[in-house]
Amino acid sequence: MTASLSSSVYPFDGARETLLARPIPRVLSIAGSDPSGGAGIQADLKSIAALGGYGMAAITALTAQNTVGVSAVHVPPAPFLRQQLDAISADITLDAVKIGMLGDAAVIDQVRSWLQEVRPAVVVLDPVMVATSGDRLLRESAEQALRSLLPLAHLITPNLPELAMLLGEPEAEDWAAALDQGKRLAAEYGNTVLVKGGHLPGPECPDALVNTTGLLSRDVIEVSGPRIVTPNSHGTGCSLSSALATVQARTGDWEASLREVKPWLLGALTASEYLRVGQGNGPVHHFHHLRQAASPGAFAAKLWNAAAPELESIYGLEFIQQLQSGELPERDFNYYLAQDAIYLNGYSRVLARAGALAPTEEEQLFWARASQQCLEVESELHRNWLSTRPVPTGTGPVTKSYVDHLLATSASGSYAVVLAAILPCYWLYAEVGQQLHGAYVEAGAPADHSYAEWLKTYADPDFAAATRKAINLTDAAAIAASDAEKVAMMEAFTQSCRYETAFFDAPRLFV
Ligand SMILES: Nc1ncnc2c1ncn2[C@@H]1O[C@H](COP(=O)(O)OP(=O)(O)O)[C@@H](O)[C@H]1O
Ligand SMILES: Cc1ncc(COP(=O)(O)OP(=O)(O)O)c(N)n1
Repeated sequence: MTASLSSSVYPFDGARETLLARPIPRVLSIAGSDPSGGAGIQADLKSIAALGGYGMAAITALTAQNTVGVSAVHVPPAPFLRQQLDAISADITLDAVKIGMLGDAAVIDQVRSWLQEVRPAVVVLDPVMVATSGDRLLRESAEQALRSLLPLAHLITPNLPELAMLLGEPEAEDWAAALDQGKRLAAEYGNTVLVKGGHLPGPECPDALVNTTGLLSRDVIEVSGPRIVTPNSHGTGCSLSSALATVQARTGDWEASLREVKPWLLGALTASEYLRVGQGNGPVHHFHHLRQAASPGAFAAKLWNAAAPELESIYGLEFIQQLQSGELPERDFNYYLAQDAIYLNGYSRVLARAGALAPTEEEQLFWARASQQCLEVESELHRNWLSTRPVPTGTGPVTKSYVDHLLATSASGSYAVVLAAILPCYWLYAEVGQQLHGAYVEAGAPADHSYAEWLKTYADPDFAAATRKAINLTDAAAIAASDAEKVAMMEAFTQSCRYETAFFDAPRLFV
């Protein structure tokens, strides 16, 4: 009893797998290749992956095309396509199949006989005939053969010229006429038709699922959407049909699938401007929803925005202005140095903790070295700066709070959160140091400046390089972090930024 239970609860277990929803549907695209990557199998594979599926591709035809047009089409021998299809279906259970460009009647015949044998659970047919550029992707002589494929599809996704051609009628000129044609095509072949509004003018761009056999909750399910003003719509039909096949394999519900896919496609059209691919009708951005998370530097930029007001406050502090002009009372400077030495000791422990949590040996080494260098700077402070000055002993309240915050974060936070807490000490210090050193050099590096020796320490290129590395490591950790972790990172970072300001202001308050 125990043994059979434990084997049957595993979701991908043998015979039970067809009864359970597929979390990662296995989706085959039978389509032509677009080497520019915006349409055809390239768009299909991206769309399938973007919607969470595992994509496969059997290539029907090779096109030479870009965003401007199609310059050549090569259709390999149709029996070889059959070999591709047989190789896949002999080994892999297909949760959905999407069919796109077929090229000619011989290819269509092979696909039809394979479909009749394999009977995939979900078949979406995009009856590709002519590209938006006006170039033919299906021989005119193959149009009748294409009609013979329609009864084998569960969903047909023609654009308006294709819908008209399949019915042998003129193209619909408005949405009502398009829906009417969709109903007649669905009734003729007993399946569901997706009527698409892409080829009509106006501010709205609706799509509608049409089925007159009672398969849907209503004969026509319209999903509205705005028309995105963009020159980039290359491959929208391919992307939509393969995305629908993928989501349908997961949900088993056409309406739910269209409601999930339509906003994704709108996002892909909207974000297409970031791609800058080609000079004509460019591709859509299939992975727009991953853009923020995966884009290197994006989280660091957010952190920087959060730090900006704090940096402003630091530059406004009397301590910083007097340090820059050389008018800072010596007792304030001494207090600052003494607190810095205490702080560095605590900070070194937190850096060591980052090393302990680091996911790679390289990062471990970076933080371990940083921890050691921190102790070296601390002893340098004692040896060269503090030994000859009357300095107050004891930990000041700001130093105590800042170190407590860092230690608490390092005790309970993840690697990413610890890095976010550590970063302001690098980043703000490096920025302030650069500003102070720059102003000192601009003033002609006066040798009689009371803090000339100290200001020169700010020009250390190794510290600047270490700061850049710390920023990059924090940014990379954010890319891998969960949403909750990112929130915790931002909190830890902004808290440390506040302490950086308070640290520079502490001599004014506590001396
Ligand atoms: N400018 C646009 N704004 C919003 N959606 C669009 C736009 N152009 C096309 N679509 C959508 O892209 C999909 C493909 O539509 P369509 O252009 O009609 O087909 P095809 O790409 O096969 O010619 C549909 O979901 C349609 O609503
Ligand atoms: C190889 C290949 N297949 C299909 C198309 C047509 O793409 P589609 O998404 O229908 O629309 P447009 O890109 O023509 O707007 C293609 N161009 N190439």
